[in-house]
Amino acid sequence: MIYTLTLNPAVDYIARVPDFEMGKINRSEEDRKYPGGKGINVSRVLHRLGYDNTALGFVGGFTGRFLKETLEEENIKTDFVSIQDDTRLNIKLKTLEETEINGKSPRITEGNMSELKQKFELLEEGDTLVLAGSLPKTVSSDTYHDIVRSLMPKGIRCYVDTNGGALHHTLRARPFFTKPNHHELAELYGVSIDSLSEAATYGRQLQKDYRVPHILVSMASRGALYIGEEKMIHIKSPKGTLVNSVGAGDSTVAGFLAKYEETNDLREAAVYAVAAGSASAFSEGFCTKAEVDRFSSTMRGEYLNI
Ligand SMILES: Nc1ncnc2c1ncn2[C@@H]1O[C@H](COP(=O)(O)OP(=O)(O)OP(=O)(O)O)[C@@H](O)[C@H]1O
Ligand SMILES: O=P(O)(O)OC[C@@]1(O)O[C@H](CO)[C@@H](O)[C@@H]1O
Repeated sequence: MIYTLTLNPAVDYIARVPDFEMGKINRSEEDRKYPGGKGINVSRVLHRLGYDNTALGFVGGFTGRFLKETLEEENIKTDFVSIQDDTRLNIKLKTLEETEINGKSPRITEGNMSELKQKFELLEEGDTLVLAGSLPKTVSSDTYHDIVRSLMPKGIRCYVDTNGGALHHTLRARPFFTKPNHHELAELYGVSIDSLSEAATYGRQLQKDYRVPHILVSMASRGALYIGEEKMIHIKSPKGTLVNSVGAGDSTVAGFLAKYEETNDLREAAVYAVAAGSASAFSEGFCTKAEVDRFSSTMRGEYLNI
């Protein structure tokens, strides 16, 4: 069984305001509301790719109700812990560029956290848990680390996608897979990464330092670099027009997981990951399975010297 964990989900409010002017009343040409947060997006994309899964995390208030009901309408299973505060609202403003305001996280109490921990008792050997997104302010930065450390020895594969201090702490618990984008990888080492060869250098360093078996460094329009214990593969993005990059990275994680579950083949999984990320980046919402299959059938992935 596959589970996703979003400790800090959101309702994403996406507003298209092409002629946006700071300090003026602007009216959106088009706006949409989606259930959001990285693990929630992974759940939605996995479902589209044909993988049944259960979304875990904290939800509260009117935004939390919207989030849960929308997932249930899409036939995605949920097992959330209810909290007192409203789930945050994240604003994604589409002008000539994309600007984001991610809302302040709600308060998570110790009681909420112990209720969540009880849910992990349901996970069994062979299950997968995707831990994705930021941590709410009121939880310890070791939270993901502690979850990963308690589950991996039970044969539960943990996939992690987070950033900053939480990423560093979580990697110390040696999850099965992680997907930093090249900015997050650069931040981890206090450097800047502008080229594929720099991404390869620091991706390999990350593997040496944390011994995480599967690392996928995503690089937006430049695709992604897979770094495993024995191989390094560059997968170029297919060509297309960027429509909405929100959730492209989450689609990448879902794509890798879906294909790896099906084939156990790392190259195929890495190719499918990039196909899913790009298909989502080229869509208003998320990718469809048909698009991901079509893109991946034309892509290969080039082995690099490790
Ligand atoms: N402009 C683009 N053109 C083609 N593919 C893209 C583009 N932007 C993103 N992608 C696809 O999405 C994947 C993930 O993108 P990115 O590296 O920006 O991750 P991310 O920063 O985690 O994404 P986000 O936070 O926007 O969800 C890339 O590996 C690529 O496949
Ligand atoms: O604030 P976080 O948890 O880092 O990121 C949250 C978020 O920006 O990530 C998703 C896209 O990846 C969005 O659905 C959501 O709004």
